[in-house]
Order: sequence, then structure tokens, then C-alpha cells
Amino acid sequence: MKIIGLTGGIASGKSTVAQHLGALGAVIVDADAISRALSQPGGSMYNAIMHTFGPEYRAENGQLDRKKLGACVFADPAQLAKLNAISHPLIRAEIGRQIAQAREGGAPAVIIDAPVLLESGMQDMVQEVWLAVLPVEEQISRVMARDGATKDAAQARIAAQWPLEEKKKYADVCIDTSGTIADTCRIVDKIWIERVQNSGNGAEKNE
Ligand SMILES: CC(C)(COP(=O)(O)OP(=O)(O)OC[C@H]1O[C@@H](n2cnc3c(N)ncnc32)[C@H](O)[C@@H]1O)[C@@H](O)C(=O)NCCC(=O)NCCS
Ligand SMILES: Nc1ncnc2c1ncn2[C@@H]1O[C@H](COP(=O)(O)OP(=O)(O)OP(=O)(O)O)[C@@H](O)[C@H]1O
Repeated sequence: MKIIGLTGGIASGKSTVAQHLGALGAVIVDADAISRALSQPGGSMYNAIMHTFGPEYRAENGQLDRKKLGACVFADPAQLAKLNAISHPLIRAEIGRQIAQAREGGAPAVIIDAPVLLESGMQDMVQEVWLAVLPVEEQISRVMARDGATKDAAQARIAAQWPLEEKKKYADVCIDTSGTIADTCRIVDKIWIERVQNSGNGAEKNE
């Protein structure tokens, strides 16, 4: 089984690429979904956040106030570092568990969809890094359109991540997501054939 890290910035098209890879037969491990699950009330990340950031980040319904915490950490690198120190080890452990599960299921490939795979040092868990790339102006437009964010909020979140040029240094494959979704899917089909189907499923690299 080939273990592939799929990364890129916010709204760079990772989930769209991952969804298509899922249709092709890959198992998808979604780091954002793991993060949201662990930060449900009573979850390990929720408890640690309440302990470190304080009960003012608990919304009236008991959930983590994601909007408030996002506004805090994406405006202040020191606060983001504090959150990352809590979240990344917990997310990493769960990703490891889900990779093991995928291996037992006999999937040809597992895709770790993780926006901050490189920033968090999780690339040591994967055999290849696939990077979704698009011009930053298009990325800002997609964040604003999808999340209803202001331009400033979109730029703040992008600034909390490594620049694309830095990420390219670690990428085995770049996936251009600047065209239509159909264009992206065609590119992904080709990469899947070349790097998974025709590679003996990466079995020679299996750990
Ligand atoms: C700060 C939080 C509460 C904001 O929640 P919100 O619902 O607004 O955003 P969501 O979790 O859906 O993330 C949306 C996007 O923000 C970006 N983002 C999230 N966390 C981070 C981070 N630590 N560093 C840089 N960018 C991040 C990613 O591109 C992600 O796809 C939340 O993002 C969080 O708990 N982040 C820490 C967990 C983490 O590191 N996640 C990344 C998984 S690899
Ligand atoms: N060619 C394309 N490829 C991928 N996504 C596209 C494309 N064109 C437009 N989009 C849109 O861009 C937006 C962001 O895509 P997606 O949600 O897949 O990104 P993401 O990298 O997973 O984002 P995040 O990590 O923030 O969740 C979506 O609304 C998607 O429909």
C-alpha cells in the first residue's frame, strides 16, 4: 500500500482531489475531519484547548467556539504555536491509527489529506507528497467564495501556512487545480495511473 500525503494551502483543492482519488479506490484520511472530531466536547483536543486557552472558548451550546479560536490563532503566531503544540500530536496519532486500518483493509493507496502536513512535520509518515497548486490570487478568491470570508481573513489564514514555493521543495507531484474541476480530475486520473497503478501499488516501499 502506498501512503501519500496530499497537501496545499487552504481552499487549494485538496478535498476535491481527495474525493476523486477516493472514487479511484484510495482510502482517504482527512486531517481536518480528525481535528474536528477530536475537538468535540469531551474529546482530547477539546479538553486540552479548554485547559490552555480557557473556558471563554466554549460556546453557549458547549461546543468549541471555532470562530473565536480561529480569530485568535490566525492573528497571532504565538497563539497558533500553542494550539499546534496541542493539536498536531493528537492528529498525528489518529492519522497513524487510520493508516494501520487502511493497510488491514488492503487498499492500493491511502491519501492523507492534510493542509499543514509539511508545517507539522508529518511528511515522515508518508512515502510521497502530492501538492495542490494554484495562484495565490485564485486561492484568496476561493476562500472568500467558499467560506464567505473577507479578503483580510483569507489572507491571514494563508499567511499562517508555508508559502507555496516552500512547499514545492518537498513535493514529488504538483497538481494544478487552477482550471475547472473536470480539468483537475483529468490530471488526477493520469497521476493515479502513473504513480499508483503502474508502480506495483508501492508494495516495494511498504513499511
Ligand atoms: C483554529 C480552528 C479552531 C478554526 O476552525 P475552523 O472551523 O475555522 O477551520 P477548519 O478547522 O475547518 O480549518 C480550515 C482550514 O484552516 C487551515 N488551518 C487549520 N488549522 C491550521 C493550522 N494549525 N495552521 C495553519 N492553517 C490551519 C487549513 O487550511 C484548514 O483546511 C481549527 O482550524 C483548529 O482547531 N486548528 C488546529 C488543528 C490543526 O492543526 N489542523 C490542521 C490539520 S493538519
Ligand atoms: N479546479 C478545481 N479544483 C479543485 N477545486 C476547485 C476547482 N475549481 C473550483 N474549486 C473550488 O475551490 C474550493 C476549494 O476546494 P477544496 O474544498 O477542495 O479545497 P481544500 O484544499 O480541501 O480546502 P480546505 O483545506 O480549506 O478544506 C471548493 O469550493 C471547490 O469547489
